[in-house]
Amino acid sequence: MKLDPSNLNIKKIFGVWMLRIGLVGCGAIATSIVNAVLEGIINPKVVALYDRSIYKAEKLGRLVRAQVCHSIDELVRKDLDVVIECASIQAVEEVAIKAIENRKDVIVMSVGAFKDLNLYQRLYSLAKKHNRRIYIPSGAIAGIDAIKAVSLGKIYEVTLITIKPIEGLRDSLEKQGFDIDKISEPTTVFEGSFSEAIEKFPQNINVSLVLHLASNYPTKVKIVVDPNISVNRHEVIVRGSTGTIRTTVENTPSKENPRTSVLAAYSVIRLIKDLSEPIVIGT
Ligand SMILES: NC(=O)C1=CN([C@@H]2O[C@H](COP(=O)(O)OP(=O)(O)OC[C@H]3O[C@@H](n4cnc5c(N)ncnc54)[C@H](O)[C@@H]3O)[C@@H](O)[C@H]2O)C=CC1
Ligand SMILES: O=C([O-])CC(=O)C(=O)O
Repeated sequence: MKLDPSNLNIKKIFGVWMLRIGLVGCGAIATSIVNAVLEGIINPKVVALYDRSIYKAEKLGRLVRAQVCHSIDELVRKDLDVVIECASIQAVEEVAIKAIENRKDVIVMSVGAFKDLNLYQRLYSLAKKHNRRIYIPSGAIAGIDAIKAVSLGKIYEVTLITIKPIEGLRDSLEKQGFDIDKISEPTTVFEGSFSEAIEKFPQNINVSLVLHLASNYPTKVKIVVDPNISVNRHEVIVRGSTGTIRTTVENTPSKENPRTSVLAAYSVIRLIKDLSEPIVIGT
């Protein structure tokens, strides 16, 4: 049987089938997406981008000859298949609602926004009503495929233990009044629920929401700052009726933003690739 690309989520541009994407937020993750396009790892057309810093949007836009927008409203009206939010928790509601109402799918990176379960429910209903999809990539952790499967059975425990270098947590620790100069050994700086974790570390622990949404179980979080490591380490432990899952990643931090792991950017790059593939591997 011949594959008909028009059945996939892509359109023909200059005779080639391409997914048309728009980026909101032009920081570390957006830069990795653009680099992946330039390197030929993925082949969507970056049609438009927006950042509250026009300088950042123009700098990234030049590389892929994308249209630089001056607002989210302007971006969602462009000829796009998918809007990718890679900005901040505060941006998610506006980006997702406006994108869906303009008949675009959405990829959300600032998953911490879904600590507000009302927002999650409202976006779920809106996407259903407009026959659109909201994608939440696995981000900087491993095992989400298996955890989604296990969640159909019974789950007894979901725990995330995150260990980051000082630079990976600096902003949040300073805001909470930690004396960073005095931290000379691994120090637990948080233990509690996923919702408290994202409240206190809004730019550092979006993965706890990914884990919570995938498992549908109240996720426990421990955050450790370790001045002697150079990786962002995330250990996931899930105990359920099918057995136990343990995954550990030791991620290289992004050069542009030490809070963010390179793997988080690769997970959305992989998702963009999968959206144009006739066969998708993994749950
Ligand atoms: N799901 C996951 O596993 C992960 C999620 N993240 C989250 O993904 C998002 C993007 O991460 P990075 O690219 O590393 O961040 P970044 O800080 O390098 O870049 C974010 C960009 O978005 C812009 N921005 C922020 N709020 C905005 C708004 N309301 N409207 C327009 N532009 C806005 C900023 O000016 C900045 O240029 C962050 O929210 C981050 O916390 C990061 C790592 C892992
Ligand atoms: O990239 C990471 O290691 C995790 C992260 O920042 C987040 O979940 O917000």
